[in-house]
Amino acid sequence: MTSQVIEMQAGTGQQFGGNQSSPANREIAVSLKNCSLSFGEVQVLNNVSLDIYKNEFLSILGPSGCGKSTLLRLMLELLKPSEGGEISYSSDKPSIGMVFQKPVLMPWLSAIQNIELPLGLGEKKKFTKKEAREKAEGALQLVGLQDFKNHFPHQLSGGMQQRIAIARALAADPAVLLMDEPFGALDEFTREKLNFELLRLWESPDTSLSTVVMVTHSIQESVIMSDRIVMMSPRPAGVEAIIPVPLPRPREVGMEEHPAYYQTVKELRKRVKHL
Ligand SMILES: Nc1ncnc2c1ncn2[C@@H]1O[C@H](COP(=O)(O)OP(=O)(O)OP(=O)(O)O)[C@@H](O)[C@H]1O
Repeated sequence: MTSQVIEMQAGTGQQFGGNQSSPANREIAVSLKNCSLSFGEVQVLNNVSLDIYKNEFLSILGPSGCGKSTLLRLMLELLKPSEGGEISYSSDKPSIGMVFQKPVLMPWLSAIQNIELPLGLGEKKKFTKKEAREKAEGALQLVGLQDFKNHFPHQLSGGMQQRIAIARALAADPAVLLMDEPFGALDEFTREKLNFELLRLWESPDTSLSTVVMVTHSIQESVIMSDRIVMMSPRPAGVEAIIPVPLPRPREVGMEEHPAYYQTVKELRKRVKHL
């Protein structure tokens, strides 16, 4: 299936979402051009081209198994596109953080040790022990878990564990945060709370975070959080459509009442039906 990219924003006069001042002066953070990828005989991605901007919150929606996680792994350079495909980054190559659906914490390490762990890894250690501790403490504070720093994962709720995973990613000061269904395993109440917490962190001047790319299965979550939503087609996946979310920021509880929310959800539902 050849996917046709529909940038609804172009020519519609719709208000551009959230953090951008105007579409014309957006700076690219990550750019994928003609990226295809196969695992053996199975083609997963088909000619994906996508520009992701600085100061943007972008969500990726698509059918199960279409290749959304694979797309994130390409951006993280864990995978390479097949010949002809290209991934480029802003000139000041952004540091990229990653949060997975499951928090993947080391059970024998405390909350703060889990956050410090990746900061001390790698051949070129970026941080001294003291710096790593300071960074980890700062990140714990950002997610409001400073009082739980010596707790072990089994002593924390699912939502708290995921906040530790987010703190772990933020501790390395990423400019771009890739999130693979980060709230998918949480109950509705915790999920909504963490949605708004993440938006607060993204908007906060206390983090270096500029761009968030979030894979989600929830249409509602994608609309309440994003500036744009990328709808992927079934495998081999291409970009089916890019839908802007003309909701004002800051996003708040109760914005589901906004006509733009309702319209965008309706548009996405219609598109999902036709995939
Ligand atoms: N390392 C791998 N080796 C072989 N096949 C793989 C590998 N990783 C992913 N796949 C296959 O690629 C396809 C896309 O997987 P991917 O996890 O990217 O999809 P997804 O859209 O994120 O799925 P879901 O929404 O269910 O999480 C699937 O058919 C999967 O089986």
